[in-house]
Amino acid sequence: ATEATLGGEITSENASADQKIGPLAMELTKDLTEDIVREALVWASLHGGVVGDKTNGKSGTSPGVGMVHVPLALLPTPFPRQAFEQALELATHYNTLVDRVSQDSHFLRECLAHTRKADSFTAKLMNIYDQILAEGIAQDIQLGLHRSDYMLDMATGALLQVEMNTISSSFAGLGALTSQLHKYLIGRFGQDLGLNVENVPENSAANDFAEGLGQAWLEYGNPNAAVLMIVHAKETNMYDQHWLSFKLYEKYGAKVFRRTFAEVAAQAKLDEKRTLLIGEQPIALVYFRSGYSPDDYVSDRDWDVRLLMERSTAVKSPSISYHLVGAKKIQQELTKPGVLERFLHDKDAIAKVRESFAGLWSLENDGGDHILEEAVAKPEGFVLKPQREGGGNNIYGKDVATTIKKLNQEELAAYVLMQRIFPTVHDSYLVRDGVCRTSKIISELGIFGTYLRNGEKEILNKQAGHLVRSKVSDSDEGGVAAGYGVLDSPYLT
Ligand SMILES: Nc1ncnc2c1ncn2[C@@H]1O[C@H](COP(=O)(O)OP(=O)(O)O)[C@@H](O)[C@H]1O
Ligand SMILES: N[C@H](CCC(=O)N[C@@H](CS)C(=O)NCCC(=O)O)C(=O)O
Ligand SMILES: [Mg+2]
Repeated sequence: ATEATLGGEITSENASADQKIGPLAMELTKDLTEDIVREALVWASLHGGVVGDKTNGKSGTSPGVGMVHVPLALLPTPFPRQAFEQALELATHYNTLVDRVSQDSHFLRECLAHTRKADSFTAKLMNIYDQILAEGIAQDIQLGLHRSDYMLDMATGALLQVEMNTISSSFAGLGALTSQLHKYLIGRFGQDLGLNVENVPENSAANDFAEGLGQAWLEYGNPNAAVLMIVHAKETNMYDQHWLSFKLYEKYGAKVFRRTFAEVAAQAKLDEKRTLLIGEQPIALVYFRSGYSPDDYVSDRDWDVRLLMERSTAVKSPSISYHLVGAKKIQQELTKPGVLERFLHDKDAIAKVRESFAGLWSLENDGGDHILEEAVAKPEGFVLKPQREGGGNNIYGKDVATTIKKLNQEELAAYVLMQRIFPTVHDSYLVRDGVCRTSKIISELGIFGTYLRNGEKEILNKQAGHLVRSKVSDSDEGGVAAGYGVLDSPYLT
């Protein structure tokens, strides 16, 4: 985003008495804005609303060194109550859908057959999947810690799913904190702002993700076993992860070991019962906060250790099958007529899930719907997506047309074409590195879901809190970590 779109800094010159903070349409003076920003930053610092400060070389490795407050929207962003409740209601249906699809190897192989030929990352994941199925999975406890992301399409008012994350779903920790922060600010400045605290919904995401981890650890049944969190060597978002580890220990007494793929490769082995051992420490549960991007696998050694962990009796969150279900190709295949009916049986649930689908198309054998021609003619109405997670990978605008024209038939199998969603633009104040700027933003609502099943026994299937990420409205790709997005919360209207 250019400086211009981030709006000017609030200074004595440019702020005027009738400065409107658009989103909640109330009057804000410069003095009041400064008071709110100060309280926000103090509260965030006192309550662990922090991320690594990239200007400090040690921030990604040493806890307690080089922290800065989490990039924030100063106040919550308006969101229609009906759409919010619709998103909440979808959570258990999407949890069930992921679990059912994960058990249908025929469907997964059929959908990813061409993609694995065109995309080496998908191919490597599928190779692990094939080996695990051939050998017989060692652990039938499945833990899903998902986040289903939505945007509200301004033109139609439709709540449309952007994607389903089944691996490394971030910000359960910091998202819950942002709701608490906004409630604090409205409680303190409510009168001046003309806002009500109860319009900012309670947010249980951190507690609910800790519950999912804790229940899976209990279900594994060995109190001496630990939880292994797979992390990046340098991690800007480590405190979001630590929130979960701390709550897990506080509520269940389970200890978390943080290791990179390289460290696991050096320290891990399986005993004769395929128990995963880190040194002599048995592991009950592997929780991935890395491994979702090809960049996370520096060499085949990392792929070997992914397979080793997958073969073990430790619960994996996600298992390789849950990981595959989160592929954008699967998201696109699920929108085909009659496919949902293979996995969900409740007519109402099917209708509600189908209603949340944005337009999604395969690029292969143009199914006669001439969608490729339309995408080349009107590229700004589409997003072209490779099979990648972690942000920064999508193709927008004219590049959609040029890419479609450049790729051959097989290469096109590595992408999906998606309807571009245009949410309402709101005015907001974004606070980053202590500086508050007015900005025009669009927001994305994430609903967390926790799902735990042991064989035939379904133990947890919950809507597990929420997250709002807002970004400057003219930036294609958001991403808090990427430096465009901020953490926000919904103000139900
Ligand atoms: N259909 C879409 N319409 C508008 N923006 C989109 C759409 N799909 C993705 N985006 C934007 O791109 C970002 C990343 O896309 P996403 O599918 O979530 O990929 P990733 O798995 O890398 O997060 C989203 O957070 C959103 O800001
Ligand atoms: N640093 C890693 C980041 C892990 C990660 O990128 N997760 C994806 C889903 S795969 C995601 O949830 N993206 C939304 C966060 C954003 O907007 O920046 C972590 O926190 O463990
Ligand atoms: Mg995403």
